[in-house]
Amino acid sequence: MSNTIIAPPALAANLPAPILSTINTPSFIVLAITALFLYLCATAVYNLYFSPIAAIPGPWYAAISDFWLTTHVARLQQCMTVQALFERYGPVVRVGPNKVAFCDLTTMRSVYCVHKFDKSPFYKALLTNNNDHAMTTLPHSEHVVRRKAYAPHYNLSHLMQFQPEVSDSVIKVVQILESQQGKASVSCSELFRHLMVDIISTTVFGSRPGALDNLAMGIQDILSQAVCDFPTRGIVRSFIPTWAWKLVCRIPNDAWRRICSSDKIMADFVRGRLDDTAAKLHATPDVGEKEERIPLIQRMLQHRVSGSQDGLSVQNIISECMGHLVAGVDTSSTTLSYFCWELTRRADVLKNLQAELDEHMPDRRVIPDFSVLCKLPYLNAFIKEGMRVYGPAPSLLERVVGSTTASKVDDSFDMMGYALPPGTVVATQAWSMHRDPEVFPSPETFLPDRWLPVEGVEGEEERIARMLQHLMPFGVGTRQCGGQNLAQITVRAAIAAIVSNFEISANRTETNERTMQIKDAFVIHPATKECRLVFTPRKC
Ligand code: HEM
Repeated sequence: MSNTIIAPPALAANLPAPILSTINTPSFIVLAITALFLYLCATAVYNLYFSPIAAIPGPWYAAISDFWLTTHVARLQQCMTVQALFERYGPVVRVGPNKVAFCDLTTMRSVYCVHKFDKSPFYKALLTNNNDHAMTTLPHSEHVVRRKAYAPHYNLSHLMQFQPEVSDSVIKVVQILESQQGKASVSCSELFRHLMVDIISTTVFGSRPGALDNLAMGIQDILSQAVCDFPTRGIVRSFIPTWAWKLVCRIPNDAWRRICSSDKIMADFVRGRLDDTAAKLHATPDVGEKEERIPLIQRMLQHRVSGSQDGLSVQNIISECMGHLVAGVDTSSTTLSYFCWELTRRADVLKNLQAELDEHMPDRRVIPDFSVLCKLPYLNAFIKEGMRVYGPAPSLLERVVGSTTASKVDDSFDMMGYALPPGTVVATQAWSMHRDPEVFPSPETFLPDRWLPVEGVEGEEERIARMLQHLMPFGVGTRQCGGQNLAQITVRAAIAAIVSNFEISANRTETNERTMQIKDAFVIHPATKECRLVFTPRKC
């Protein structure tokens, strides 16, 4: 078979005879590979020596391509890898051709609070129902509109109205644990996920879907499963082109099909709640005006964009509510799992918590009001330390340097003496801010007492204030966690109830330092994605 390229007649007529005869398939491939190689070399040389951010310290292999960092993302080790770079190169590190990570308080405030740079396209992997919600809306100006619609729902005074239901759900958890009588281990990941689905649904939709009841009866809870599957779907979806996605979803495997349909299962569930709420509002149009507590979905249906009579679209309401389920369930349940795990290793901390709660929670079945819980010094110290070490979203929070908010001299943003041009991706990560040894001595040690002022020692207030400035488990600035008040209420109530009622231990063959090793996929999880612990009822 001849290797000669057959050129179209018109083109062939114009090509000189020697060229036609010399271009054959093998030499064309060599030519293409050479061109590609030269292009890659030229790009690498440009990134290393001529890029506007070439002066920023960092490993050369991170500067020439995103490939190196991506391998660590795939290994679920990005946080630790970036931390290692800070330890080696200092507080500003180039982690990609166009990406700079920093670990510095002043810069953190400048990026997230003062300049309020837009989010990077990374967040698009978290779209729900193929649509934006507050977390995935990249431009700051568009985000403001979305945030206005949901933020009042999470005001502490409004959330306090939901305390009875939060307590009810937490007591259900206590009953489920009690039914085991400390004889068998319990999957914390599963238990707390169901707890969070019930609690978030109560405040978002106005009713509990019964996730914990299903779990207690051994019935698979479809909504909890869908919330659990959603992140896996998001990761896979972001690697597969849109045209191929429908085909990939047809792969005949039950678990796989369940993962693919997690987005639709959640969207259908929310759609059902939306229709119910709309019908209720239609039947009694003035409902809500006199009510003290309004479910988020109703608030969003009644919301009017400022300066107009326009409401939010059905699609936006569905995506927003789904976004809150996705943002709140995994984060809070992972937090509770790691908190309980830590208590299996620290009998001293468990004893301190129990002593404090025994005093303020005389009836172990009645959870004190949040206003009481948030005044318990040791419980609060424990939760702060837990959020420092096990904050469930400790990853790079990426922003893009904008051209309008840059310094007056030129268009670049001054980051600790380095000029970053518009378009540069900048980020810090809670993982590193929480492990600065100058702010948190012995950062790897779990030490609730570091949050308690030592009486008679000078400078204690400043020391604790400095730690608080560095503590950012919920992010920072205008894009920080919208549901953090709900998370704070829930985590306090759950820890208070569990610690008052149970001793916690681990069967080391199934749960140990290796299985609980932290993996980060934006939200962290244990290496085995499982945290089985034993809860033995306390003696009176
Ligand atoms: C321990 C529990 C939680 C932690 C540590 C946490 C942490 C975070 C973080 C780090 C962000 C992203 C900030 C950024 O991208 O810059 C975020 C965003 C968000 N979280 Fe949470 N979260 C928790 C629980 C919740 C809960 C319970 C809800 C609601 C039910 C919630 C709703 C949201 C929303 C709506 C956003 C997007 C905020 C916006 O851009 O307007 N989160 N959260």
